[in-house]
Amino acid sequence: MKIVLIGYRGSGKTTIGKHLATALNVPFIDTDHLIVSQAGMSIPEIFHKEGESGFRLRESRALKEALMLGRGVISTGGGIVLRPENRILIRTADLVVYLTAPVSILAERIRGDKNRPALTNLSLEEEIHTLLKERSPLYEELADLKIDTSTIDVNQAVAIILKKTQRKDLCNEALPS
Ligand SMILES: Nc1ncnc2c1ncn2[C@@H]1O[C@H](COP(=O)(O)OP(=O)(O)O)[C@@H](O)[C@H]1O
Ligand SMILES: O=C(O)C1=C[C@@H](OP(=O)(O)O)[C@@H](O)[C@H](O)C1
Ligand SMILES: [Mg+2]
Repeated sequence: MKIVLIGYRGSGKTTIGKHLATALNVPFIDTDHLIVSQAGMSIPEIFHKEGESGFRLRESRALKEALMLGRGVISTGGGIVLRPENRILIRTADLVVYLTAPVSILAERIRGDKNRPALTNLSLEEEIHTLLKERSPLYEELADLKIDTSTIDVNQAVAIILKKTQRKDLCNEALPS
């Protein structure tokens, strides 16, 4: 059973993914964490030294590796859907959960976070608005389940995902992973 969480920066992929994996008692992998540990550099350092393209290359490798795991919860970075090869890989998961929130809430959650380098020269709200125009259709096309995390807390989001996994019978240990 593999669950992949997608969505914009600050939508809650890392936070909810961790709680979900604990609830399901399965491994948790965050592609950003994997990239940082493999590179021995922080995300801003990778962006600085290798550019966004260098980061995206590392991200595709990390996703491939994460999906090789028999089962688990995989939280991704917000830009993972940009590469077609990543979208093909994400489709191999048993369940793809798309986390959303309004632009103002996303901005509030990520403002001032030094670990999330700017992706454009725009103001934060403008950046989110602009990038979502490109990314939203990609998130939508992959999603089996879409959850707005601005109106519920982490535990409620986890409960919704758990319910969906039960409906899909993904937690049946008798099934091959
Ligand atoms: N309902 C919620 N679900 C998830 N995160 C929330 C929620 N409400 C507030 N937050 C906060 O929003 C931030 C989400 O950040 P993070 O999990 O890193 O998102 P992502 O990995 O999608 O960028 C965290 O600081 C988290 O505590
Ligand atoms: O949206 C993006 O392009 C990015 C999102 C980040 O992950 P989160 O979505 O977990 O913040 C991280 O992968 C990197 O800073 C680039
Ligand atoms: Mg994250």
